Amino acid sequence: MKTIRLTTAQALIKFLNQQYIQVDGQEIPFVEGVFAVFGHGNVLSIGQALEQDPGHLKVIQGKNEQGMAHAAIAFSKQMLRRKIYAVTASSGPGSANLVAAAGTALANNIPVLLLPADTFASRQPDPVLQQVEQEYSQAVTTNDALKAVSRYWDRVTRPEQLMSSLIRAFEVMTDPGKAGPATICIAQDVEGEAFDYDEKFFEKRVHYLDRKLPTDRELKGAAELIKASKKPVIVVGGGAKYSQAREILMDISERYNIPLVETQAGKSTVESTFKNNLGGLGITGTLAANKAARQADLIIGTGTRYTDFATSSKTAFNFDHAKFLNINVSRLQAYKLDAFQVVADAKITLEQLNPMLEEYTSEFGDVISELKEEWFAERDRLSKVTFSRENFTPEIKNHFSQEVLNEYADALNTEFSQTTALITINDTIDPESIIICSAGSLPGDLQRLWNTTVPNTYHLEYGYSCMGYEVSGTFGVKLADPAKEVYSFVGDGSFLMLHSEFITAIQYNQKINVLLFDNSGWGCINNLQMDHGMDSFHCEFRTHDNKILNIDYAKLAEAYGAKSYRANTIEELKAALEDAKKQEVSTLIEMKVLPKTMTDGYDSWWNVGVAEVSNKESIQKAHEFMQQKLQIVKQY
Ligand SMILES: Cc1ncc(C[n+]2csc(CCOP(=O)(O)OP(=O)(O)O)c2C)c(N)n1
Ligand SMILES: O=C1C[C@@H](O)[C@H](O)[C@@H](O)C1=O
Ligand SMILES: [Mg+2]
Repeated sequence: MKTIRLTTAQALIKFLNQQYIQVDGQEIPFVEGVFAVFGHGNVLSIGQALEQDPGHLKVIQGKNEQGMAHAAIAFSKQMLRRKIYAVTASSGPGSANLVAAAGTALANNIPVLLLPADTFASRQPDPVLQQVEQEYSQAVTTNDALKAVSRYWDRVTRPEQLMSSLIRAFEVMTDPGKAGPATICIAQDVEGEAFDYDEKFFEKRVHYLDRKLPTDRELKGAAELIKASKKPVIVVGGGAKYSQAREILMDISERYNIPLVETQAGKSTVESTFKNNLGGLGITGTLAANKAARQADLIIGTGTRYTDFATSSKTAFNFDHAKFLNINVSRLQAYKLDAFQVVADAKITLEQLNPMLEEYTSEFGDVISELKEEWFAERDRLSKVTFSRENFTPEIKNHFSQEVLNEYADALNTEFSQTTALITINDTIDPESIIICSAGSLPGDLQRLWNTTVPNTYHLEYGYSCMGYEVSGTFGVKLADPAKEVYSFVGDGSFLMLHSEFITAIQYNQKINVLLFDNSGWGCINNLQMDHGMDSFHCEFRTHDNKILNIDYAKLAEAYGAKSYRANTIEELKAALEDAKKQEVSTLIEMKVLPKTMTDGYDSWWNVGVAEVSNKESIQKAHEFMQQKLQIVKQY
């Protein structure tokens, strides 16, 4: 056996350089680079290894562990899970900062390699700086918190353990059915210890993303179900996007007159302009998609997890007569809603089903185009919302009095409505641009109103809906597709929570555009509480003496070195967008928008749990309403 003497960290970096992925005959390196926040836990080991010989790996200095991991996740998601960044963090708080990001990767099935340092295997200097000490066990460290949010988790306490640990991690990350975060925690002393590694370990490894084929039984069963249905609907989920099923989805939809409805992850697999694409499904869905889903007697779920947002908490469909056909590479997902299961790749399954449907045509007739037309008229109305100081009725009704709305208009010096701003952006920016979002009221507005004309230009993290992903994620998307303009759609709440990687983007000259919708508060949560009978309680951003907070975000962005704009009218916004496009530096456009001017629900319901007893009649009523809804939901 030929061996090579390396530290554990050097072996890790050498191995990462040799991982390749092969999809549809195309072979590419799987690991693009490493995001790093260095501390005492990793600088002298992984830092040293990268300094000595990074190979082809790019090294990017992050500003916050969660932020840089979000960027890595967004990179992988935009690359359709075919390339990753690794993320190295120092121990203790550095590891803890990774937890929210690991959850984001897990909920969205996105591969990312997390490498937090662990406490000393020798225990000689214990307790080391940042080591939490548990009375019941010395074996527990902050890194154990990552177990709950990792698809694969391991602790390396000897240099030779690294070999089996890495092989397992890459097996998990490159399996479409279970892709997610792989976390390898390496003891701080072990990272720098040397071992005589078998040279074979470092030979080029190719991970094959072969498309999983459906069985004859599955195909026959699926074809029979479709042919027996009158009004089938295809739910386009994230799995359909990763499988690149665009053409076959359009072909099947057109040939058999089957409407497409989209989840947040699936949106832009097929562009909105496709005639049978009815847009978003569920709580944040369009009236068109929700109406079609309710009429459907067969739901064909392609690569969907059926989250509560997609199913309107299991009220979106007529469960009394609708059947389900689930096409998914994950058995866990395929089993949902008592479906007929096809555990296989979406694209290949649809391609093989296509000729088996022969002369089939759904009974939707002209309904699809009628629904679409009706929705376009609604979208058009939302593009022209004009505020007035008297008798103004916002989209979210009966929450704020005219007096309070006027107070916002005065304090923020704006009359801009969120829907109008958003549609203006959609109509102005280059259709090739990629938009990124994850939390707040914007995901709902985007899923309903954003028209895509180019595939894979809509990037929503709505599995975890983690505030802070918006800006960091946009940086990751820019790394994945540097030639495109990328736009972060972010609320003031999310921006305040985390925008650390805005600075990293500026630092590395990776131009991103931040579109900041400032309504001075957690608007969607304020809507949620007031919709369910509460008063406005600690969701508006007000000072100790009840004044509306007015933050100059444009000035802040300027201080970071970005070009910034203030745009509170359609004309100002168009001008800012045009100018931002010409810039080489990152930009931020601050829009002050009025609260309650985001879109409302369209024929959907969200089970959020309401207090069973309360001293407010309005909450008692909300509880009663929830109880009525629970009579008609599917129970599981
Ligand atoms: C990390 C994290 N913490 C808390 C939440 C819960 N949450 C969801 S949206 C939201 C407020 C978002 O406010 P903002 O970004 O201003 O958007 P708006 O609703 O006002 O459009 C909160 C607190 C979350 N999604 N993520
Ligand atoms: O609690 C939430 C409410 C949703 O409206 C929002 O989009 C999401 O970010 C969230 O966490
Ligand atoms: Mg807000």
